[in-house]
Amino acid sequence: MLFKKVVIAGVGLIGGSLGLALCKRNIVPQVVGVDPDQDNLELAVQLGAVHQGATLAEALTGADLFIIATPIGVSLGVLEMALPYLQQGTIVTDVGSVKGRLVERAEAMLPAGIHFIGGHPMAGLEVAGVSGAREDLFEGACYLLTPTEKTEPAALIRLRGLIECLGATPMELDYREHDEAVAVISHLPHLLSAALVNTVSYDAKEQLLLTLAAGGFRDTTRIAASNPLMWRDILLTNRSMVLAAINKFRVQLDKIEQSIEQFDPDILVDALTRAQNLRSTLPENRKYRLRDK
Ligand SMILES: NC(=O)C1=CN([C@@H]2O[C@H](COP(=O)(O)OP(=O)(O)OC[C@H]3O[C@@H](n4cnc5c(N)ncnc54)[C@H](O)[C@@H]3O)[C@@H](O)[C@H]2O)C=CC1
Ligand SMILES: O=C(O)C(=O)Cc1ccc(O)cc1
Repeated sequence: MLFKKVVIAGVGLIGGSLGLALCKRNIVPQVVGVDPDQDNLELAVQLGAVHQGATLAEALTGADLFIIATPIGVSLGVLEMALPYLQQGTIVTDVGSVKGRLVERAEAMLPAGIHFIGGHPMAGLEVAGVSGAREDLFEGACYLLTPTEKTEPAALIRLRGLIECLGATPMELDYREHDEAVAVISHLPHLLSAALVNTVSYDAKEQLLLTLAAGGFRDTTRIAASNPLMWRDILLTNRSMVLAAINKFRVQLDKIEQSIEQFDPDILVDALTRAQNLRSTLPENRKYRLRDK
């Protein structure tokens, strides 16, 4: 048995999906949820996403793994509140979409013998709350971990083991590299998707345009249906990396714009062909994509 008692703070979509997998597959004998939203916590118990709900202080007694699955705006505060109740040997991880600030602060804050390892499952849905949680959400997904030179190797091995039990593939990345990479591959698509929908929403012919919308608009804007508050936190927390990603995107948009303006078919076809080639190599190994339910 990898862990005896797991505490999940924030039993929403991601915390609830982790809990469902841990409980329903008997990976961990005791899973306790902590969440200020009492209705959500009760539903989590009913759905079998946690064995019971408790306060942070009650829950952390005897816990050997603490997973912070709250909105990233509160994760540091939750860790601070948990600090007095964490026991020697406990592993602490999170699921937040941005790592830098939390990893640095957690490592500075935690005493020797309590191990923080940043985590980030690269799987999700556009719904919030435990009602949308799925036991198999992480199957086939890449699950990023951001250990540092301070990370205890044995703690990392145990956490990797748990992630493998979820059916996900653990992958290690430096936390700065993580924030730079997800700015391009996850955060940029979200803001572009929102900007594309807003291009239509600010058009006087909005209704006509929506009536005409076919697969292209639907495919490229699916993620605009996600939780705006979650994405506010992500985009503002990863601000410098997101701004750098927007600049990289602007270069590509400018190139395409110029080729159209200058009526240059070669440059235009070159840009479209390059994209077609890379897109066709994208591995189809993700079980869930947003809205595939
Ligand atoms: N939604 C997605 O597709 C993905 C989200 N993430 C990350 O997972 C984290 C959680 O996101 P979701 O599960 O989607 O959000 P969610 O809104 O479904 O769940 C968050 C839960 O945290 C609870 N919460 C709020 N403040 C709390 C506190 N102080 N203590 C304990 N619980 C608290 C809320 O009541 C809620 O139940 C975020 O940090 C996000 O960046 C990571 C991968 C994918
Ligand atoms: O945006 C994406 O790429 C998703 O498919 C869902 C998702 C949302 C937030 C994350 O931090 C990770 C994955």
